[in-house]
Amino acid sequence: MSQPSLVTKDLTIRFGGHVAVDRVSCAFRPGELTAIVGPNGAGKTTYFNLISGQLSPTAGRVELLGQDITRFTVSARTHAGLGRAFQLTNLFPRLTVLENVRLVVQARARRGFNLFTMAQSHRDLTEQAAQVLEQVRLTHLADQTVSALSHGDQRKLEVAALIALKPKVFMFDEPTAGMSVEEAPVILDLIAGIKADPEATVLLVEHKMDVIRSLADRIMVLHNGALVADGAPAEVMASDIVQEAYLGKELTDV
Ligand SMILES: Nc1ncnc2c1ncn2[C@@H]1O[C@H](COP(=O)(O)OP(=O)(O)OP(=O)(O)O)[C@@H](O)[C@H]1O
Repeated sequence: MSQPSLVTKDLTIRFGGHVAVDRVSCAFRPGELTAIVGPNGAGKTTYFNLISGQLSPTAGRVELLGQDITRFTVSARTHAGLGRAFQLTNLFPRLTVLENVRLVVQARARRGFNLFTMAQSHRDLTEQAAQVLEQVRLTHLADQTVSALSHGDQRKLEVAALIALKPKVFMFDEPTAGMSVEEAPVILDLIAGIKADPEATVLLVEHKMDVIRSLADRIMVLHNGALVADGAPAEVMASDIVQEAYLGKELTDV
């Protein structure tokens, strides 16, 4: 079995007297897509926020590629190889689709504006950004400003930005939320494409059962902030604790 790329150890956060994430220890490996499920309020998004750095834990730690990143800022975590798709917040609405992706490629390449190489670099970066747009089938919208895109295309662009970032660990929080029946499969195909890379570790918070069935190699279940089940999808979904936690209601069959 490969070395874990991401590890949480006894990760805990309290808000006042409420323990939102309760000593969650888990290891995530390359080539594996883990769906994180649980009833509303179980702590899934809070667990994600602790991993990506939006929140600091009360106790416990987060390790990325063997390095303790518990006290890293969000951007230091991104630089270290953690990529989280956000709902629209990391796109520049007045820039074009291509410009948005090029900015990510540029940030990754960390290229300065050396006068001698600028023209060449610019061409390289644009070329790389165009390749990513082709991958997510957004080439025809390359020159559109982001604010003019449909909701579904903006979500696709977020995935494009994440692919351009080339992280080791990809995090998706309900990636098809608010998307139409026609749009959702495109995003799921893109995630399936990312998952096909044996070096990519993918974490997915998801409620929709069909999405979990089609993508997850493994399911971890949070309930009242604690990890109550973790394993192969069939085994986890059949377990008593999951049946009880959900009362058959929360995972939506669509
Ligand atoms: N900043 C905060 N301050 C106080 N309580 C919070 C804060 N963030 C989350 N919580 C609480 O922590 C618990 C876990 O919330 P969280 O949003 O992580 O659940 P979730 O599993 O993602 O739920 P959902 O499926 O509804 O998105 C909830 O009881 C929530 O009210």
